[in-house]
Amino acid sequence: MKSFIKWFQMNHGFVDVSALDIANFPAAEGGRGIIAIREIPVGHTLFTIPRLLTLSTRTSRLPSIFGEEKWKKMKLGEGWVGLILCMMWETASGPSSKWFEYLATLPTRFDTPMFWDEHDLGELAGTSLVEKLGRADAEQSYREKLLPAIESRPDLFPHNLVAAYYSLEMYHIMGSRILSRSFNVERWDSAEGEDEIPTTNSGHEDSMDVDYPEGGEDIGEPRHAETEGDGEEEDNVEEDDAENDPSDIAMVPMADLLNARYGSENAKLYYEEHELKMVSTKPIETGEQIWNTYGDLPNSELLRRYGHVDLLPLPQGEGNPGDVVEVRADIVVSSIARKYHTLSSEASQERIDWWLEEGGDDVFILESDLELPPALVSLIRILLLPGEGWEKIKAKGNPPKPKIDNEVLAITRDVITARAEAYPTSISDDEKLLSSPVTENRRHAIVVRIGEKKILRDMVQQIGRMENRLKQEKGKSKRKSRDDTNETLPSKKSRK
Ligand SMILES: C[S@@+](CC[C@H](N)C(=O)[O-])C[C@H]1O[C@@H](n2cnc3c(N)ncnc32)[C@H](O)[C@@H]1O
Repeated sequence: MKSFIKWFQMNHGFVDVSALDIANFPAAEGGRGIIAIREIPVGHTLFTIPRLLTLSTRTSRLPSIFGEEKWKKMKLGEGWVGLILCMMWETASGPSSKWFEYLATLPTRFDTPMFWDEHDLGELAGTSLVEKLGRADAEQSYREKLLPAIESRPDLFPHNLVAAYYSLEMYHIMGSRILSRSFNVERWDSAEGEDEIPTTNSGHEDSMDVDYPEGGEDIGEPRHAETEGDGEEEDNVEEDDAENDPSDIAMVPMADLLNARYGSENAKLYYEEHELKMVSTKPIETGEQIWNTYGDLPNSELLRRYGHVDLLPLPQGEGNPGDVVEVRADIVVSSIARKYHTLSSEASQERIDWWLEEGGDDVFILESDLELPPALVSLIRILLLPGEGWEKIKAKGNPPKPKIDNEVLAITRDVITARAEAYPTSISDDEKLLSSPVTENRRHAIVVRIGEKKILRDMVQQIGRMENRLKQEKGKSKRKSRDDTNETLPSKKSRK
């Protein structure tokens, strides 16, 4: 890493070498990361990166050499494919690339499920992770956008370099580097930014957060901009353009050396006109790791994007408090159909179509706070409405209020039970597996699915508690109305 630091400093990057160093932590703490070598107060600038040293389609020379018009025409300005091509070209350029020393520090091997074999992927059955890998979309982007671009300019991408630098495997590697390390670096907007420039800790909150958009080429949310931009979310790209400009996705040398852990963030990236600043947001002790966390994600997302999971001590064992379970609306529809047989499939389809047109969700997120998502309750109520009630709701154009009653709770329990059946193993099976020697991929998959199943289990218990509460409230209001009636009797008597 010495030549990297030298390169960084020579290119006008600043790093406070009196306060921090690059160090190797245990794998569970992220492996290579940055350590405090003395006490660091809040608001201390740890390092700054000139904007010109970030690597993006804005800073690489490739788009202008290729021709901006042609770049657009060949759809290289959509999703992550353009940045992937820039990274490939810069790598193939060797020492003549401005980022040669930086590129040499980037990983070539990933533990993310994108690289798992079928057997390991099978361990994720039941989780929503598999559908989000977007491998097929990524490969389509490679074939339909990247390869034609390369073939159109053999002067820039010589045939003899294709196998080494422009292969599908390299495409996935570059995509995964973007997914796990990129940041969203918007153009400088002086009006918005001036006040926020940090001597302390104000500033853009969304530092380091990018993402392989669901499945790929989306532009999502970098700290790690979700990318592999391989195309998965291409369909949304136009819609998202106003907010998510692919040229904002940038590799940020030095900042991407910071590891992440749930609830541990002690440094944040702030954006200034000419540079980005990593600033401490908490006092940091000597020997402590400097963390820049990606928004306390659930383990499924940590695994998909970064290849690791977070386990913290919780009241009932270990887990990630940010875990979630996704429940698709079709489970709600089929659970109701199984229970009541009242709506024909056309009638229920009509209601679903209306719900979606009104902007309703087709996936509901259950979290560890065990709240019933109001949208889930509304959808259940829509599907339970008698014909007349449905016509009224349609005419009003508003979904019903998310009022929870016994019927809603009973259906929610069915929905959760049906959702839990998607996992081939039980929590106790998984706990047994975890106490035996398993491969790292398998361990990660088990941790993800156990976390999700515990939310479902706890949710069923929560429904039981809610049912009891409703019963008690009903009992109370019955007693109250009896008491009220009794109270009125004497007056009646007195009238006599
Ligand atoms: C932004 S990079 C951080 C630097 C990285 N460790 C390196 O050596 O270049 C993010 C990657 O670091 C690893 N990582 C970060 N936080 C971690 C954690 N809490 N546990 C395990 N791995 C972690 C993951 O491989 C992730 O994809």
